[in-house]
This record gives sequence, structure tokens and C-alpha cells, in this order.
Amino acid sequence: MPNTVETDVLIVGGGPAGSSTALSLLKYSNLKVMIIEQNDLNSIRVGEQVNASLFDLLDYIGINKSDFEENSLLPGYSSLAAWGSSHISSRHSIFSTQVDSFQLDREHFDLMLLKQASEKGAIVFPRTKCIDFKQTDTAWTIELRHETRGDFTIKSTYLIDASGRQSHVCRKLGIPIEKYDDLVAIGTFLHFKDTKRAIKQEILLETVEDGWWYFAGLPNQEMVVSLFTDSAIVKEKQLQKTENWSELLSNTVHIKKMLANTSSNAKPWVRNAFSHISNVGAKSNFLAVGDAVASFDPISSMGIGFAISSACHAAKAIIDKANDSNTFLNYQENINAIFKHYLETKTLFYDRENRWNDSSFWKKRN
Ligand SMILES: Cc1cc2nc3c(=O)[nH]c(=O)nc-3n(C[C@H](O)[C@H](O)[C@H](O)COP(=O)(O)OP(=O)(O)OC[C@H]3O[C@@H](n4cnc5c(N)ncnc54)[C@H](O)[C@@H]3O)c2cc1C
Repeated sequence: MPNTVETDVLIVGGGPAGSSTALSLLKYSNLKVMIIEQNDLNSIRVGEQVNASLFDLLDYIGINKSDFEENSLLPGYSSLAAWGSSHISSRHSIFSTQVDSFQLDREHFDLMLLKQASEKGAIVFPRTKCIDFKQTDTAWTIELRHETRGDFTIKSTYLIDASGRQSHVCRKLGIPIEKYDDLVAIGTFLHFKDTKRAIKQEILLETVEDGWWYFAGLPNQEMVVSLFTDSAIVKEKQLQKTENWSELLSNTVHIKKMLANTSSNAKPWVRNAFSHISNVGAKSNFLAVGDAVASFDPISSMGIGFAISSACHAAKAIIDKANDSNTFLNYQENINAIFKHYLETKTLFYDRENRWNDSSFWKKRN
């Protein structure tokens, strides 16, 4: 590989937002697209519940249901929540008007999108890290490091941050970021001890003093159970230790019943789940997509859908820029409006729980 390569658009991050930006650009323009991904996509991916509207977005970027492997996409038949009282009710009546939900096999979904982007013309650099970004009037110069092949440079007209919640590129470029909370998820994957027993497509939420628990059956014969709480509570109660996390789990009323005859051999994983927004409007030839531009509390199940819709809008802003110099500012304004509406709706969700007014978790949200 030559030491310097050139492209029209460089996307940092090969998650759903990065791959969808590439697919959208490749479908609706002749622009040359490259994607940098720091991992080899073998790491555990979490977040799997999507609404049926996802398929319209996927259709727009050229992905069909037939592109999914068998059993990597399952309808969620039952979605329940004990939120606001210990009584279980249908989650749809509380949180959403969208009735049809699906559970994705996230590893397969992310890999499928990235593979499609590569097959349709994007050049993908896996296991590659960004070292430095510089911008002149005409182009970005990005210094990169591949795990085994060493250092190289990419020159690109446009740069896109699709690096997820850490907004890696935005932070490096000093883009203003507003963070709204310190929500984290701490969870594990489970399977039935009797491996022949079928997993039920069930989702259950249960609020507790320190946050809320989430249980879901997944497409790959697994289940996930996680506690959403604040990072300060994880630290104070040492919840990353299996025994402390399990003790909180054993105090639940409903979630613990879902775990009969299951086992997990892994220590709980911890993931950031905070809400934030990046304001990229003022930077020329630069955009952020997906979690990098705005991240949402997973209670909203908005993340994956937003990753793909923001990707479609970002691609359109780039394609239309030749005829309208305001497309990037309009893109950011649209993101700001979505985020404002999200914050209002989120407050309504959390206001439905009033049983723990002295708890630090609920005080911050009510
Ligand atoms: C616990 C939890 C549960 C969730 N549940 C749901 C749910 O049920 N439904 C839903 O819709 N959403 C859910 N989400 C949110 C959803 O997972 C995200 O919104 C979605 O993954 C965003 O996609 P993305 O491509 O923007 O970011 P990511 O999926 O985070 O992808 C970013 C990619 O960029 C790569 N990267 C990062 N930094 C660099 C770098 N410097 N250089 C190169 N590559 C880099 C990463 O390796 C990664 O592959 C959940 C999130 C969490 C934490």
C-alpha cells in the first residue's frame, strides 16, 4: 500500500452509522469512500432492539431483509415493564406507539452492513487507529496506524466522525460537546443450562432504587440482562464485581424469575450509555453521525435507527453541498431538533417512576 492515499470522504468508525453513511454515499453519488475501523469487529456488541421503521431506512441505503442471515433478526413478541409500580404492564402502552419491534444479532448486523459497504465500493481499513487530523483550505490530512502494516496517511475532502459515543474525532478537533448524564449499563449474556431449550422473544424492564433492569431474549440462543445506573453508583457499590451485581439482581421482583435455569460464565461488562450532543455545525467539511453526534438513553431504543437516519442525512448534506452551502448547518439544526424532542420525551418516561424520590439516580431524572 502506498504511504499516502486519497479519497473524497473518510469515515472514522465502522459501526452502523459509519457503514450506513458509506452505503448512502455509494448509492446516491460517485464519491470515493474510505472507512477506518479500530477493531476487527470481534468485540462484544450490545444494543439490539429496533422498531420496524428500520427496514425503510435500510431499504433507502440498499439493504433488504434477505441480506440478513437466518435467525439473526427476530420479532419481539412480548415487551413488558414494571415501571412506576411493581405491577407489570405492556411496555408499548408506556413508552412507544410503535408496536412492531425486532431483536437483532448485533455482531451479525454490524458486520453485514460493513461487508455490504465494502462490496459496494468502500475501502475499509480494519484494525486501524487515527493518530492525527489536520485541515487545510482544500483537504483533511489524517495520520493513521495499522496494527501490523504501520503508519500511513489519507487525504480526504470530507471527514466524518462515526466513532460512537466517545465522539473520538469531535473531541480531538475540540468540537463543543454537551453531556447530560452519566448513565452506564452493566450486564451479562446468559444461556439456558439445557441448551436445547428455546429462548422466548421476551423483553422485560423493571425499575429499582438505583436505576432499571433490562432483560431480553436474543436471536443467537442467548439472553441479556443488564442494570442501567449511574457510573457513580457502580463505583460506590463496586458493581463491576460479580457478587455485588448479582446481589442487586437477586433483589429484583420480576427480572430474577426470568433467569431460572440459566447460567453465565462471564464477569459483567460495563458500557457507557450517557446522553450527549456534539455541535459540529461550525467546522467546514466535517460532520458527525450516529452516537458520535448525539447519543440517547437506551430506554428510547433510538440508537440504531438514529445511527442510520443521521447517516442518510449526512450523506445527502455532502452530496447537495455543491448546490447549497447551508446543508451542513441544516444537518446540525435537524439533529438539535431531534435531540430537544428526545430530552422532553425522556423526562416524561422517567417522571412515571416516583417510588424512590430520595435515590440519587431518580432525583437526577425526575
Ligand atoms: C447497553 C446499551 C444498550 C443499547 N440498546 C439499544 C437498543 O436496544 N436499541 C437501539 O437502537 N440502540 C441501543 N443502544 C445504542 C446503540 O448501540 C448505538 O446507538 C449504536 O451502536 C450507534 O451506532 P454507531 O455506529 O454510531 O456507533 P458504534 O456502534 O459505537 O460504532 C462505532 C464504531 O467506531 C469504532 N471506533 C471508535 N473509535 C474509533 C477510532 N478512533 N478509530 C476507528 N474506529 C473507531 C468502534 O470500534 C465501532 O466499531 C444501546 C447502547 C448501549 C450502550
